[in-house]
Order: sequence, then structure tokens, then C-alpha cells
Amino acid sequence: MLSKIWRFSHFYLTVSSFLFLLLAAVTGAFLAFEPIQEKLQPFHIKNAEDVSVAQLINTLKNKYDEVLDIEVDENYFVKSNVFSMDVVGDGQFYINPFDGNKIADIPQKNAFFEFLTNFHRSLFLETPGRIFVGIVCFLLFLIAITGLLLAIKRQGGFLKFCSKIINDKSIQYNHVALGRFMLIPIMILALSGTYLSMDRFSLLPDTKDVVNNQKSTPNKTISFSEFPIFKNTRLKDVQKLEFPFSNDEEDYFILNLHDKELKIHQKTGDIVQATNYPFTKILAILSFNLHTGKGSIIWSLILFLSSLAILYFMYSGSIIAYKRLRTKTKNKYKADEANFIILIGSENGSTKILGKIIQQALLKVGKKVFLDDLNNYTSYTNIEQLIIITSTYGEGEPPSNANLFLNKLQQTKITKSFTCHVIGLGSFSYQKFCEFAKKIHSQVLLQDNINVPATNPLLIHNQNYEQFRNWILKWSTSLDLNLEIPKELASKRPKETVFKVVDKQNIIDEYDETFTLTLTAQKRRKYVPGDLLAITPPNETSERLYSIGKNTKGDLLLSVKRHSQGVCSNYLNNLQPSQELKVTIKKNKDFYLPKKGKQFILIANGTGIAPFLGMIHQKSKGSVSLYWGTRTKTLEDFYKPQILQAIKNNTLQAYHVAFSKGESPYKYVQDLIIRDEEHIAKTLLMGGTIMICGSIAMRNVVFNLLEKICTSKKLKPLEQYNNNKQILTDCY
Ligand SMILES: Cc1cc2nc3c(=O)[nH]c(=O)nc-3n(C[C@H](O)[C@H](O)[C@H](O)COP(=O)(O)O)c2cc1C
Repeated sequence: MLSKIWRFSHFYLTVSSFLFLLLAAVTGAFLAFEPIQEKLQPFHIKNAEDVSVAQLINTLKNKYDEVLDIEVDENYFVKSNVFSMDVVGDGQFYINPFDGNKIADIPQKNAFFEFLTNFHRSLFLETPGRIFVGIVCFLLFLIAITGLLLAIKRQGGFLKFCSKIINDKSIQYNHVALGRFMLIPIMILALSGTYLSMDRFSLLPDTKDVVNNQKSTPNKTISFSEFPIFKNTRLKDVQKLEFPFSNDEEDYFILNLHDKELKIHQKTGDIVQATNYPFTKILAILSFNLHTGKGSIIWSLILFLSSLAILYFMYSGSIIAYKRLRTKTKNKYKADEANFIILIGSENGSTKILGKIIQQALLKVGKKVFLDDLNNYTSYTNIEQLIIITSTYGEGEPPSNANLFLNKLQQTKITKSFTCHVIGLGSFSYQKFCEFAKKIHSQVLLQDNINVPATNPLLIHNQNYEQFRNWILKWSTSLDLNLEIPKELASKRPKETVFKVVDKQNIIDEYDETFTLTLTAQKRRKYVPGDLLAITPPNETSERLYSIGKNTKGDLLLSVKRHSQGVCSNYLNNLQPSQELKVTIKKNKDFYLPKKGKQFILIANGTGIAPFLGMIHQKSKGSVSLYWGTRTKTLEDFYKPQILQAIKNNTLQAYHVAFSKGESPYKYVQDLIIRDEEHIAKTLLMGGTIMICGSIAMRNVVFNLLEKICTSKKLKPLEQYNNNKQILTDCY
């Protein structure tokens, strides 16, 4: 509930201040350079800040006929207003505090920065503009606070706020990861701006603390440079010193320090009156420096980055909000009219899109369907089928629109029995993969009157649409429905590419048949070993994915096992050289040979060798070992020239093979792993990468072995290597 409030506030605060924030951030980014430009002016004299006031007065009095005042700015540049009958000149200028010489005239304020400053402060609307700017600045502070609370919630609590954020390549990741760095400076920026506005409109209490000292004795006259206060005060503590206007004893030196103003008797040097600035004024000075970056190049640069970060947050926030709004639920039928109920558990909306796809497809064939959040679960009068699709968050926690579901499931009396299917969306990067969907599935299994055909829920990694689509098609066929499910999730369809078959080789042994297709693209298309090729056989609706290999000429290489009933493998097997086929290339960046690292171990079984046949020709900075489990030597011979070529070119350093049906001391790829466990352990320890491609069964066995190696060699738990992407898999 609380997180809903934060999200709601975060969204509406940002929307309400959107335009000004945009302008403020853009102008702020430019203005951050003003203090840098000022600081880089050649008016700075080394150690000027350590000169005492007495020393400076002495120097100036000797050099000029009259000194009116001295000012020291945030950069410790010293200005003085002097009068002289001599050629040394008079007026106000920058001086060298060591010898009193003029360094430079005071330059005019840069017109560009002046324009921007006025716009930034008041939008050229004078007082109403300043009030508006002050309010928006306060809103920015609230936005930063609500954003911080949301980030804490997303990370699973305050203590985990600084723990690693799993990079799921989403825009939310960028939003949160950048937020962790930039929210604090943005808060300071917003708070100091708000404070300055309040100060400007005298909204802060102004309680001056004035201390009057006893009048001094008139006959004790000493020279200025001997005044203890001047001797003990360095320029770094001074803002301004005004000299007495006349010789009248009632005319004092007025010394403005950073925290107080002193009136000093011009003959005796006694402090006649000390006015401590109220704390609010000291804070206002601090706020000014923090908001403008005056006096510090580093802080100015941080302010510049914060302004850019605000712009990025506005962009990423808009996309996140758009995605959420796009998935707002609309229903044609009421809950009690519907036979199909789809309930969604989603935090960021992607799961909802899947629910909508089923909803639209069912509506198209005239079915009554109702789509809702899991939290709104109730008893439905006409329900026949319930489809639950949910993501998982935190450590196996429900998304925020599903946290009440399990309780409601227990409490709601089921008046009409129905069939239920559970689909979980999650990511292998998290320890508790699709945990919430699993929890739901185990709970619905226990309910009377709910028929659950599947023993396990369908669990989908990384929103794999293909897997989801295939499931829906199978489910709808079982209900005799002919649903039209779009082939691609994205509104922008990926480009189809025409490839020509340049070579085809079949390898038939007594066990089965494998073949390779060498394809060349008609138009130049960029692909990387590890990418996937999506092929939809003619007259078919669902596509099949194949890992892409690449030969030394840059042609695309497919390795396919022919299944006697397999529609796609038979379609591909029937292709002959010079025939064409249309395919789409899907980027699979999670399975590229990493650019960094010193050790790479590639593990494959069967046709899982395909992407590795490309990778072993890539130039990497480390040593690459290939482990392959295949059936017979005949099969190996088929791929061997490519492998030998890579060894010759020194892009592959080691190659190990096991034959499950041939003569070999090693039957399976896992036997090789047991043999080389030292090498595997060392690779993990040194930050190297293990890539696995092939069957899921092989992956599971290899994972078990890796787990054992991690325990016996006292490495970190396997999950950690998984999480930091030292183990990459592409299995089917
Ligand atoms: C902060 C965070 C925590 C997550 N925790 C898990 C988790 O524990 N288990 C899991 O399988 N997936 C986890 N995921 C992945 C999401 O469940 C997955 O990306 C899902 O597709 C998001 O769907 P949605 O956009 O509908 O919320 C997490 C994602 C994020 C951003």
C-alpha cells in the first residue's frame, strides 16, 4: 500500500512539475559551468586566504591614499575599492593581497550566464516566477525522496539498498542504478534551492544575536595593523571589510565574517558590537554555495552531472510510466459474465501485456473474457478457465498488485468449479526463480473445485515470448479454439532477412541424422555467434529458434538434428544449395563471448556446438577451451576442420571431446569436466567465464557438477557466479 502511495506521488509530482524541471535542469546544467569559469580566472594568488587582515590593511594603506573596502569571494579572489592621487589608479579591482598591486579590473558578468541565471531563478516573471520556481524546487525534493523510498522498496529494504542491483537490461535498472548515485546530490540541490527561495521571501525566522561591548577608553590609540582582531583574522574568514567613512569615533570598521558582523573602534581596535548571524542566514550562505557550486570545481561538476541525471530520470521515468499506463486494464465483459478469467501479477507491466494478448485473442473468437489484477480475485459466477500470469519480486515475493492473492484464495468460497493454469515470469538471475508463481501453483493444487491439469507451472525466463506463445497455442488447441496470437511481441516487427543456402551436409549414422546448413545473407546483416535465428516453416505460425554459428568466411552456420516428425527440421533438411529462406535474427547479447576476461570455457553437447563454432574464431583476450560431447567420431570429423583451423590460428587453445557412442575414455562432456575440475575451479576463481550450450538435461548435470566443484574447492556458491554472469547458458 505504502509503495503505491510513493509511486503515485512520485508520478504526479513529476508530471506536475515536468516542464519547469526540464527547463531548470537544462539551464542548471549550463549554469554549473559558471563557477568553473570564474574559478579559472587568473585572479587567484596562491595562499591569499592565509594573509591576515592586518597585513593586507598595512600593504594597502602604504600604497593608496584611501581604502574604502576589501572583499573576499568564494574563490578567495580579493577585491578592493581604493582611492589614489597617484598613477597606481583608483576604483574597485582585483588585487594581490601580498603587495596590494592591481591584478585585473572586475569583469562584467558574462551576459549568457546572467540571462540563464535570471531565467533559472524567475523565468523572467519577477516575483510570481520566483515563487513558482521555489515551489517546483520543493517538488523536486519530494520527487527525490519518493524516488529514494521506491528504490529502497525495490531493493528489498533499507539494508539492501547498497547491495548489487541485478542488471536485467531494463530501463528500470538504469533508473534505479543511476538513482543510487545521483539522488543524494539532487536532494541537496533541491533542498538548497528551496531554502534560498524561502530566504528570499523572508519566510525564515531572523533572530539576530547582538552583543554590545563596553565603550573603549578614548586615549588608547593604536595603529590599524596592530588591532588584535585584524592580526588574528585571515582572509579566508572574511567576506567584507568596510573602512570608517570619517575620523569620527562613531564611525567604525565593519568586518563581515562568515558567521558574524563586527563593529570595530577605529582608534582602539576594540570590538564595539558583535552581531552573530542567525543560523538561518548561515544556512542561506551554505545553500547558495551548494546550489550554485560557487568556489568548488568538483561540486560544480557534480551539480552538472545531477542536472543531466534529472533529464535522464525524466526520460526513463516517462518510458516506465508509459509502459505502465499502456497496460491499464480495459474489459468488454464484466467479471461475472466471463467464462475466461485472466489474473495478472505485475510490477512493471510486462506481464500484463501477455495477459492482454490472450484477452484480445479470446475476444476475437467471441469468447467472454475478463482481465484483472491478482489482488482483485473473487468468486466468479460463470468461470470455466482461470489463467494466472505473475512475475516475482524481491526474494520470491509477489509483485505489488498480487500481495493479497494467496489470502484471498484461502478465504474465497468457490461456487463453481473451474480449471486453472499458472504461468510464472522471472529471471534465472534471481535466486528464487519464479518463486511466487510456484507458491500460487502449490496453493491452487490444494483447493477443492479447482482443477489444475499441470503438475508444474509454466515458468518463463526473461519474458521469453516464444515459450509463452507456444504454451497458449497448445492450451487453446486443447480447448478446440483457434487463437490468433501475434508472432512477435514488439510492435516493431524485426526485419526479415533473406538467406541463400550455399552448402548442406548430412551426417547420418546408425543413431540419427544431423545436418549443417551454410547460409549467406542476400543483404549485409550483422550477426554475432550466440545470436539466434528465428525460422517459421511455410504454413506454420510458430517460429523455432536456432543458435547461430559463423564460419571463417563469415557465413552463417546452422547445425540441426533432424527429427522424423519435426516440421522445421524437415523443412530445413529439404532445402538445397542456392534455395532461399526468410528468417529473422534475434540478438542474444546474454550469450556473447565476453570481451573482457582471461579464461573462457565453452561446454556443449550435440548441436549445441553451433554458436561455439563461431566463437572459437573470435579474437578474445584470453585462453579459450572447448569441451564437446558428441555421439561418434564421424560427427566430430564433420566439424573438425573448423576446430583445427581455430587451433592453428591460436584463437582456440584447448579442445576436448567425448563420444557417447564411439571409442573414447570419456563418454559425456560431464566426464571431461570431472577430469578437468581443477581448470574449471581456477577459471571461476580468476573471474573467467563458463558458457554452456546444448540440451537442458546436459545443463542440469553440468550445473550439479559445478556446484560440487564450488563446494569442494571452497569457492563462492554457484549462484554468485551465475549472478555476476560468469556462467552463461543457452540451452533448449
Ligand atoms: C527488483 C527485481 C526483483 C526481482 N526478483 C525476482 C525474483 O526473485 N525471482 C524471479 O524469478 N524474478 C525476479 N525478477 C524478475 C521479474 O520477475 C521479471 O523481470 C518479470 O518479467 C517482470 O515482470 P513485470 O514487468 O510484469 O513486473 C525481479 C526483477 C526485479 C526488477
